[in-house]
Amino acid sequence: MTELISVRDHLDRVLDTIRPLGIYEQTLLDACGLPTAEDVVAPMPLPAFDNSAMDGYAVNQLDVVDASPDHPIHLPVVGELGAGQSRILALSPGTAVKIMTGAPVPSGATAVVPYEWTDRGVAQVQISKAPKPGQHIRRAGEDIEKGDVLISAGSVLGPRHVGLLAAVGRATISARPKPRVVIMSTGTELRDPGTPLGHDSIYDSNSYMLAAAVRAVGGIPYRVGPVPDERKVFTEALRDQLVRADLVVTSGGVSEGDYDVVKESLKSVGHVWFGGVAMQPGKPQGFGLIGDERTPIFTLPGNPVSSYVSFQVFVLPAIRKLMGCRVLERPTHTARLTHGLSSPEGKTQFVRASYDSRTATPVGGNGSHLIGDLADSNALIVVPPEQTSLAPGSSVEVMLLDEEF
Ligand SMILES: Nc1nc2c(c(=O)[nH]1)N[C@H]1C(S)=C(S)[C@@H](COP(=O)(O)OP(=O)(O)OC[C@H]3O[C@@H](n4cnc5c(N)ncnc54)[C@H](O)[C@@H]3O)O[C@H]1N2
Ligand code: MOO
Repeated sequence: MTELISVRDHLDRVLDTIRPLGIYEQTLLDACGLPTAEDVVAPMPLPAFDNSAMDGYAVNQLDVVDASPDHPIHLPVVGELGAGQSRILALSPGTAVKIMTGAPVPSGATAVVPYEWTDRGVAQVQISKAPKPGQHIRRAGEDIEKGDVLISAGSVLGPRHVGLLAAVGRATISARPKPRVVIMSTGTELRDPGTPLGHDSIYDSNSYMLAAAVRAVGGIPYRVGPVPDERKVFTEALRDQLVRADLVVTSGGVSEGDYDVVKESLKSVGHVWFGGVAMQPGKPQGFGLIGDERTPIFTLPGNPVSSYVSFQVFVLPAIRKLMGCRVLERPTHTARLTHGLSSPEGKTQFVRASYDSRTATPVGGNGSHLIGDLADSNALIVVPPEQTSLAPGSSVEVMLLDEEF
């Protein structure tokens, strides 16, 4: 029997081989969800200028310091400023200027009196409450100062970062593109959902599941319909797909079966390692580089749970490396096991589980075909190779499958 390679060694080999994609300028919306490839420095302060936080009157605060309901103060209104208007640059003492939220505060104005504290007068305003010095003025640079580092290279851009970048006038940002991942299921028994099923065929669930998983981690999936176990058809389909692939993921055809064409076919296309990884599920694996562009390819086992677990353990870190993420592997968290479990010696076992409030409950059996149980799980308990049994209440490490990181 050939020796199994450890999960760590296989993953290290994968990550040593994968190179991040090239960097280019992208529009903010295209870059959302991607790590930035630059430190973003504020080119301007925010707010850019002192402006009003309220609709009301800009005043010199000293002119109205004694205002009260019993002793209101009256000031002439000498003008009006809406947002986007700066035609009044200075306020003379003893006067007021009507000002709207966001409008630039004229020099000499040291507070804004909201409409609610006034009679809303047009030519003259009656003020019955005194603002504190500076009240309702949003100061230039109080949020962001010019030169502040807004986002450091490697941080993943989310909607709030996109908002900040737009606020300081950035239209584009340098980032690596979303990796394009071609997903190919192999198996003569496979049919596309929505088409009739023979008594000996099954629906292709892997390509949909893997494509959805690619999308969930920020890649662009290109799902190829099921490819039969015929060497020529598989090789041609793969060649056709290579033009649009930063990464290829196949499922099926990598174990010992008489019709396992993936292994056989890839020998002529590039350099792909095939072998066993000491894990369950997901033992039969393949990884290498194919075609003129030396495109990385994963050949995942066909059993649906094996395929999915292999994606989480190997493909996801590879996609994140292509994207230029800082953290590549899905983090694990410590949880308390609600039920005991046993595990094969010498293999890392990934046990489907339901995780809630730091407790993990194994879900269903070990069979790699049990996709119903997989769908009921939101975590994988990672049992190391040397651990063969775990008692209820044990502390375990779990990957949370829907966690963003
Ligand atoms: N003699 C041996 N047989 C098997 C071994 C072994 O070591 N020696 N390993 C087993 C393990 S472990 C796994 S995992 C599977 C992997 O097999 P393949 O990658 O060659 O996959 P297939 O044989 O093509 O399919 C396995 C199973 O999964 C179903 N399948 C395949 N593709 C899909 C899909 N896209 N959607 C849904 N289901 C799919 C397929 O119908 C089979 O039932 O090999 C074991 N055998
Ligand atoms: O390794 Mo297979 O992936 O157990 O079912």
